[in-house]
Formats: sequence, C-alpha cells, structure tokens
Amino acid sequence: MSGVREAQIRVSEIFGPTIQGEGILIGLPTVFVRTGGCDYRCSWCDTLHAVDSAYRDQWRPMSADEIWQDVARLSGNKPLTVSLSGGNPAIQPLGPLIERGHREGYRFALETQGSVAKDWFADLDVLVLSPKPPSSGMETDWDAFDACLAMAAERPQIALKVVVFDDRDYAYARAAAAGYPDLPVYLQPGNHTPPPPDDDDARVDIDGVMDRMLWLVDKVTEDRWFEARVLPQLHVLLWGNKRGV
Ligand SMILES: C[S@@+](CC[C@H](N)C(=O)[O-])C[C@H]1O[C@@H](n2cnc3c(N)ncnc32)[C@H](O)[C@@H]1O
Ligand SMILES: Nc1nc2[nH]cc(C(=O)O)c2c(=O)[nH]1
Ligand code: SF4
Ligand SMILES: [Mg+2]
Repeated sequence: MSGVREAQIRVSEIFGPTIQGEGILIGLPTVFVRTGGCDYRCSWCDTLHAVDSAYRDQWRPMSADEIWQDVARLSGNKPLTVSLSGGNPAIQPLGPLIERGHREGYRFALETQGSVAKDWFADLDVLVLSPKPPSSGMETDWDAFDACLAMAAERPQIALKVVVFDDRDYAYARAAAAGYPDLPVYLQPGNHTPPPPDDDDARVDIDGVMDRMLWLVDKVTEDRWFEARVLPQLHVLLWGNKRGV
C-alpha cells in the first residue's frame, strides 16, 4: 500500500453468506455489504436503517481493506458474488473494494436506483438498476439513469428491477422496459409492511404480498408481456423483515 489514505466507505452492515433474494441473481449465495446513506427517501423503503440519517451513528466509516477483511472472513476466503446495496451504494467510493475483490477471484453485483453514475460501474460484474415507480414518491431522472448505463458501458451484465405496488407502478414498469428493450426486466411485488428502522423483526403481511404477486402474474400474462420476469423477495418469504439475512 502507498502512504495515501484511502477514501472511507460508510457501512451500515456486512452480513452473509446468505442467498440473494431478489432479481437476476435470486438464489445465489452472496455476502452483502450495505452502505449507509441515500439520496432518495422512498415512502416504502424496507431498509430505512441504512437511509435515515437518524441512524447514522450505526454507520461506520471503513476502508476498502477493512471491508475486504470482513468479506473474506465471512466467505471463508472462498470466492463468491458480493452484493453491494444500501442506501445508495453509488454515492460511496467502492472502486478500490471491487478492484481488491477481483484480484482474489470474487464477483460484484451492485443495486442502485440509477440516480448517481460512477466510473467504477464499468468494473462491476452485475449492475441492477431499480428505478423508482410513482408509489415511492420519487421522481426518476432519466438522464441520470442513462448516465449510469453509459458508465457501465458493455462490461457488466445489467438488469432492470422495478418494484410494483399498483396499476400506476405497473404502467411505469412497462414504459421503463419499453425504453430499454435490451435490458432483462424483473418485476417485484412491493412489501407494504416494511420494517420500521428500529424493529427489524416487525411482522410482514405475507398473504398481502402474495396477493400482489398473483395480481402481477395476471397482469403480465393478460398483457402478453412475455419478457417480464415476476419474482418475490425470497428472503422476505423465508425470514420476514429480519435484518442481516
Ligand atoms: C433497499 S434498496 C437499496 C439499493 C438502492 N437504493 C435501490 O433502491 O435500488 C434494494 C432493493 O429493495 C427494493 N425495495 C425497497 N423497499 C421495498 C419494499 N417495501 N418492497 C419491495 N421492494 C423494496 C428496492 O426497490 C431495491 O430494488
Ligand atoms: N437475502 C437478501 N437479498 C437481498 N436482495 C436485495 C437486498 C437488499 O436489501 O438490498 C437483500 C437483502 O437484504 N437480503
Ligand atoms: S432508493 Fe433504495 S435505499 Fe434509497 S430510499 Fe429508495 S429503496 Fe430505500
Ligand atoms: Mg432489502
């Protein structure tokens, strides 16, 4: 290492191995690195403990090297896919961590809403872009989203994942998918019972989420939207709103 101090990364939690519960990598064993802080504040965010600055005393500034030690220990030094999530991990300096892990044979997948583009997106193995539908209360900046795609260039595998709560969200997902016909699209039924940030054991209305999942399946089949993949949050089915799984 040179004497230059590496930029610190704000970390909310590091956990695993568990399985990736969502989208294109569903079912794949993974270690999560969840960063703290987000430029959005979705009405139904299920990870407010990594978003709300009231919880920033639980976030720890760590160097890429310190994070790497945790990932290596949790994975028993056996290479796997590391999932970078948050908060918005795109607002953190994650390039050196990705570089370090790649040297050891690990892969990296990033989940972001597509509001902030970074040049290190091109170093990822998988980029999951999850633009936020109307029910979130957020407005999508499609120029910023396009900048994320441009940064990723041809390198990582890219997927679109849209959370759907209602008909307006579904229409948004259809329009987003139509705008990016080359991206595989994943639809995820919204969890209307996300945990309050200090109660990660709060009950989930699984029946309600499953009803929304069935409604979504009906929508895509009735519309003959045969490119869409409809998937639940598998970790929520297995462990409810529990944190660190
Ligand atoms: C917590 S976010 C963190 C990464 C990034 N900020 C983002 O939103 O993509 C990870 C994923 O969880 C999804 N998500 C958050 N709250 C949810 C909820 N209540 N129901 C279903 N999915 C949710 C987000 O849309 C995103 O796809
Ligand atoms: N198992 C598991 N899968 C996930 N997929 C996305 C998650 C997230 O919170 O970003 C998540 C999570 O927290 N746990
Ligand atoms: S963008 Fe992601 S982390 Fe940020 S508030 Fe929305 S769902 Fe939560
Ligand atoms: Mg989550």
